[in-house]
Amino acid sequence: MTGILTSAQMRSTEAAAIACGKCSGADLMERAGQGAAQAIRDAFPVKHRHAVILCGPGNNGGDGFVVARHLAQAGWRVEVLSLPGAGQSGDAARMADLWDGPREDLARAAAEAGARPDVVIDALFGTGLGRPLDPLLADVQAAVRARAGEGACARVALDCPSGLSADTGEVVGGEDAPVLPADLTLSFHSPKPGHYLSRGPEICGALTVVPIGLPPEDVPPLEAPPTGPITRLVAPASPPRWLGARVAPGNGDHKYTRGHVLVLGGKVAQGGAARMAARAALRVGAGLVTLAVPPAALIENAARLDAVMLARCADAAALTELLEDARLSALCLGPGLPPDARTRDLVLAALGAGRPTVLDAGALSAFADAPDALFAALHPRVVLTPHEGEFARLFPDLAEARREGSKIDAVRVAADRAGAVVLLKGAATVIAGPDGASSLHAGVYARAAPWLGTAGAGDVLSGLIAGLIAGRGAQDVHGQVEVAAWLHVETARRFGPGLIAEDLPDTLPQVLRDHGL
Ligand SMILES: NC(=O)C1=CN([C@@H]2O[C@H](COP(=O)(O)OP(=O)(O)OC[C@H]3O[C@@H](n4cnc5c(N)ncnc54)[C@H](O)[C@@H]3O)[C@@H](O)[C@H]2O)[C@@H](O)CC1
Ligand SMILES: [K+]
Repeated sequence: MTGILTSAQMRSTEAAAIACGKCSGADLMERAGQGAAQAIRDAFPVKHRHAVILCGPGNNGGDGFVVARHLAQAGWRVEVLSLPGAGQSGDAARMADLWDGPREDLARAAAEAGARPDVVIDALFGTGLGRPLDPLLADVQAAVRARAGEGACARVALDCPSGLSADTGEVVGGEDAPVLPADLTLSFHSPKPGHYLSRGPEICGALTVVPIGLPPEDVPPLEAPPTGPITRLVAPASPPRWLGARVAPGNGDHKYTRGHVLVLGGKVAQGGAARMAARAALRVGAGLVTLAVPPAALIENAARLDAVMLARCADAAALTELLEDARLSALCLGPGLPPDARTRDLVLAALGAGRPTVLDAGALSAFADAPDALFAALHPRVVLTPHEGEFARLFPDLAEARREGSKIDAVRVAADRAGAVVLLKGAATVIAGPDGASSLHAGVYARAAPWLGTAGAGDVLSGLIAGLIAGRGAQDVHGQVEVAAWLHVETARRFGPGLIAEDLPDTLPQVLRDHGL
C-alpha cells in the first residue's frame, strides 16, 4: 500500500522504528539528508554546483546539515545559513557538529552580497512548524535568490516548504502569511497530505519522495502503529496493475452479469447531463443502461439515444415500479435533476431499493434544507459525489471546520455521518467510506488534468462510478470509486487540450486499450 502520512503519523512511525531497535533517530536523519543530497544532484546537474542551505532549529535543520555535508563531499560549494541563537539539540545538534564548512547567521548573511548560488535549500521547518513563519525568513529566501538573479536559482524544500502545513496544504497563519515556495519538494519516507491538498502543489512545485529505510505502513513489526487510519494514495504508478481486474469483463460475462444501470434524467431541454452520465456508465462496462425521464422528455431523448435505452418515469411511484425489475443493479441520480421536492422523493424511492446508488448534483442539493432526512435513508453502497459547494450544503459545519483541519479529515467525518461513501471533487479528490477507509486521488503534479474543469465533467464521473458498481464491482464500492476517479483524470489527460465532457466517454476506450485491456 502507498500511504500518505500526517505529521503525527510520521512521528509515530519514526518513534516505533526506533523503539523496535531497527534504527536510531540519527540513522534516519543521515539517510534523509543523504537521499536528499542525491536527489538534488540528480535534479540539478548544474555547472557551478553552489548551494545555500537555510537551516532551522529542529530536525528539519538537522537534515539540512546532512545535505550540506554530502553535497560538499560531492564537490559542491555549500554555505549554511542558520538562525541566530538557535542551538540545535539531539540528533540535529550532532549533524550540525559534523558540518565543518562555512556557517553564518541567516539574516545577516542573506543581506550581504555573495557569490551566485545555483540552488537554495529550505531546511528551516518541516512537519514541526507550530506557528506562522516569521516574515523575515521569507525575505531571506528572496534575498538569496536575488543574488543569483531572479529565477536563476532553483528552490528546494526538505520535507515541506517552510510555512506550509504538511497536514492541510494551507499556509500556516492564513492566505497572507509568509511561506517559502519551492520548485522541488523532497518528502521523506512518504508523501504528506499537505503536498497534495489545497495550495500544496502550487507551493511545493514538484514532489519527489526520498526513502529513508522505514518499513511501509502495512508491514510489521512496527510495535506501535501510526496513529489513526492511513489515507491510501490511488495508483501513483502507471499503468496500474489493478485496472484489468477492476474493469475488464470475464469470458463468461454477458450483459446482465455486467450490470444494468438506471440513470434518472431531467426535464425537457435539461437532459444532456444525464445522457452523458448514461453514456459513461455504458462505456466503462455496464452491460445495459436505461435512462428514465419524465414523459414530456421522452421524445427529446429518443432522438438522442441508441445503445442507451429509454424509460418513462413521472414520479417516485413510477420509479418504485421500475425498480421491481431486480436486474436493475445500480442507480445514478442527480445530473440534470433540479434540487426540488420531486427529486427528493425520487432519491428516497431509489434509496429504498437498497441497490448501489450514485447521488450527485441536484440529488444532493435537494436535501440542503434537510440533510438528516437524506442521511437516514443512506446505506454503505451509496456514493455521494459532491463538489465543494454541494459538500458545504450537506455538511456546513465540516466545510467551516476545514479552516482548521484537512479536506481528508472533513470527508472522513462526512462519510461516517452519512453512512455512505463520499467523494469530494477537486484536483485532489478525497474518497472516504463509512468503514473509516480513506483514499486520495491526486490529479496534480505530473497527473494534473486542468482540462477537467469543464461543464458536464462531473456528470461523467457519476456515470463512471455507476457503471463500475453495477456488476461485480458492487462488492467493493470504495475501490471502484477510486478506479472511476483514476479513469476520469486519465481520460482527460489522454484527450488533452480542447476537452469537452462528451469527449470523456468516447476517449475511454483508448485509455483502456493503452493499458492492455
Ligand atoms: N519523523 C521522521 O521520521 C523524520 C523526520 N525528519 C525531519 O524532522 C522534521 C521534523 O522535525 P521537528 O519535529 O524537529 O520539526 P521542525 O524541524 O520542522 O521544527 C521544529 C522546531 O521549530 C520550532 N518552530 C516551529 N514553528 C516555528 C516558527 N514558526 N518559528 C520559529 N520556530 C518554530 C519548534 O519550536 C522546534 O524547535 C521533518 O520535517 C524532517 O525534515 C528526518 O530527519 C527523518 C526522519
Ligand atoms: K523545509
